[in-house]
Amino acid sequence: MHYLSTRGGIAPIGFADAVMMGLATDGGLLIPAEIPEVTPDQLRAWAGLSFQELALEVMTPFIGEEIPREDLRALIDRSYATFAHPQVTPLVEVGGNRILELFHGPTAAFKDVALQFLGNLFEYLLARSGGRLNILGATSGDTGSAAIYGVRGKERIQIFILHPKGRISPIQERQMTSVLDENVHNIAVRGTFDDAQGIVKSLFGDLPFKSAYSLGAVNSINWARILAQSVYYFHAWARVSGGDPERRVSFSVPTGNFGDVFAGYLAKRMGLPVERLVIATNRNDILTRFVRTGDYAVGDRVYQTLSPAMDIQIASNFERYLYYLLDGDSDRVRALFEDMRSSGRLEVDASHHRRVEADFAAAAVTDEETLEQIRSTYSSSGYILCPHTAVGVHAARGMRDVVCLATAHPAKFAEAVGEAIGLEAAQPPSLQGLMGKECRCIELDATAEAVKGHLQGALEAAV
Ligand SMILES: Cc1ncc(COP(=O)(O)O)c(C=O)c1O
Ligand SMILES: N[C@@H](CCOP(=O)(O)O)C(=O)O
Repeated sequence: MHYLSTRGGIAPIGFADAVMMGLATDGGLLIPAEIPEVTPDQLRAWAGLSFQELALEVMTPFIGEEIPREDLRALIDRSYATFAHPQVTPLVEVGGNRILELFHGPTAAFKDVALQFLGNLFEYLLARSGGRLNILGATSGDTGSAAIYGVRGKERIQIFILHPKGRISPIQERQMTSVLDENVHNIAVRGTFDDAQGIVKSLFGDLPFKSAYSLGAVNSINWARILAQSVYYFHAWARVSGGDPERRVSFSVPTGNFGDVFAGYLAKRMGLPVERLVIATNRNDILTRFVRTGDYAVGDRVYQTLSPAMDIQIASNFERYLYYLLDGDSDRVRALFEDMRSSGRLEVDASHHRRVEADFAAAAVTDEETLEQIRSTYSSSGYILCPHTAVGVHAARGMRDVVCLATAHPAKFAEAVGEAIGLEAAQPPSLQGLMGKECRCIELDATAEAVKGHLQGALEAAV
């Protein structure tokens, strides 16, 4: 399989190079040259597979011969051995809703599903090439800890994670800053997640710097993230349908950076019988407005909400969707992102907008509705939703045959849960005792220059 850029500016590269490149060197996002198709017979056969076996089948066509099958199997097995549930991503029934629990990994959020795998994949590829990697990532709370956990202590890798100071939950912050391994560097930037992500993209766009310092990506700009996340859509569909290819299932996806719902879109394009993908946003509703109007317009500010990991305006993976929506017309994608850069908005025409409406439903959920959803689910079933999951469950009200993605453990968001139901969710062992631990984190202005200077200093000191 070869990989191309959404903006058409790179020669085709293989899977390993795509994983290492992260963001395409022309500023676009990497996508596979073609999307492999799954047949109804495969869907039937895959329905009996474990999560790990399914991951092997779903990922193989995207990787081809670049990683021998037995090596890939070992990578997958090692990555999911740290999950606390034998099914990895179990599907549970809660008061008439189907909840796909994606938070049984070591940092209690869905990011673990891809990032434990990506950490091991980086290690494997670097051991083979003899290279080194300096990861630069941005987080609104969950990617950071999952990525840090995935690479902590690994030889050949340093990781620098930017988080928006004061805009993530106290537990999320501690999950990152209490990791004291020498290869882990936490940076609180004085700004929003969008600022942090903008800095990451701008430093990846500084090609001499990227190449001199071997920068790599853990955010969902990295294709391996999308690929690994698409596996749980297949897994959940199989649990609901029993492998019947005629049975269509919808998914409600709490959405911020558009990576998770894009992984569902990929699964659908591969042939998974998906009825609707629901984009569930909080007050930061740029994606909901896009689905409703065809106009992708950045608002005047990023609102702080009770679902802070989704406090995002500029959704990275939106560019991948746009590429497919425009049938692979990379000139048009590039032109639209030029519009975006100059005016803060881009628009698709009426016929493309109709296709968007066919691909997605969307709803923006307020903090009041989020609290009400946590409350009502708890009072009807005793089950505690995290605020992000509550956004997804609320957005899916009244829908049939829908799976709601539970993206984080409720104990990560004690404040919102406490406000809703007056008690805290019991912490899984991975979150216990964090608040008393020693921490390490530096603070910087939210500028590319400040972060670049810090990285240069830290990496030169490490040589
Ligand atoms: C708990 C949680 N839910 C939902 C999201 C949104 O997912 P995505 O950014 O892939 O749209 C995030 C952050 O990404 C998150 O951390
Ligand atoms: N909510 C995310 C934001 C980054 O998203 P990613 O999927 O692109 O890594 C987070 O928790 O950091």
